[in-house]
Amino acid sequence: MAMRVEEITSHDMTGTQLLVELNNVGKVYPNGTVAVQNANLKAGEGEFLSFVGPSGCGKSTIFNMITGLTGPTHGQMSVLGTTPKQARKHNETAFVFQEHTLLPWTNLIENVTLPLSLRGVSKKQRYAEGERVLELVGLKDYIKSLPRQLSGGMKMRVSIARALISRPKLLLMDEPFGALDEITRQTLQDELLNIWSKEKTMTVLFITHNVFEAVFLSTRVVVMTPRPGKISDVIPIEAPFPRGDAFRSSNDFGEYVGLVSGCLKH
Ligand SMILES: Nc1ncnc2c1ncn2[C@@H]1O[C@H](COP(=O)(O)OP(=O)(O)OP(=O)(O)O)[C@@H](O)[C@H]1O
Repeated sequence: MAMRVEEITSHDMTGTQLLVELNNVGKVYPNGTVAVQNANLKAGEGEFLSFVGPSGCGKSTIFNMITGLTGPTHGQMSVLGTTPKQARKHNETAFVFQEHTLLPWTNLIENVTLPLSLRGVSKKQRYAEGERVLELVGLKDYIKSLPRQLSGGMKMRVSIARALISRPKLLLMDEPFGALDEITRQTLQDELLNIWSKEKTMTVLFITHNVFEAVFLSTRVVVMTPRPGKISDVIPIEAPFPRGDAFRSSNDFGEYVGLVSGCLKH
């Protein structure tokens, strides 16, 4: 397999719906910190993009701009054909953090359907959707359980289920598996790819410090430089899906990990 690093601005999106576009995007915080500089990126429908880079290089800042939580100070951004804020208002983007942020006093079905309760959706419809997403993450038998009765990996699955409840077109995940042990982490990687393949058109943007994880999950890996963060390389991972342990132990996998690690160092 020929491995390559892509020209960042030239990714061919012909025939795919463009979901996220960053044109020379920059972010300078009010205290003068230049967090992101001249970031250019296009993400299409159904892609899985992982972002890797040293701590403080602006990965979370890029995600916060894509979700409209903070605005860019330079350049233009478009998310689902509109502004990031509008896309969030239409419930087309969803976010999963490393911390599970579940309500401790209420059960799983209430936790995952919270976004629908806030929108006034009927209980019957909420529960039908809640069961759908809990089944997707393999927790249908735990509907009435409380978060404290679950392991760390299970809590993360609940967070993913809650993010999926609104059927988002764009799912952003900021180091979701960083606090998990290696075996649980690999299981959740497998499950996430399963969910992503079922949802078909959902695009996932994923931050990780783990190069192995980035290569395993992604259609492309986005490499960032130390602060001020720039997108230095984009590496297509051209291994077929579904992926599993055979890919993890393949020569191609090792070569991709080497390629991404090399880009991180230069
Ligand atoms: N609200 C803020 N005000 C000022 N500076 C900020 C703010 N948020 C982040 N920064 C700074 O911007 C830079 C980029 O931060 P960001 O959290 O985006 O990086 P990151 O790549 O996600 O880091 P990590 O991998 O450690 O999570 C850092 O130097 C950080 O200290």
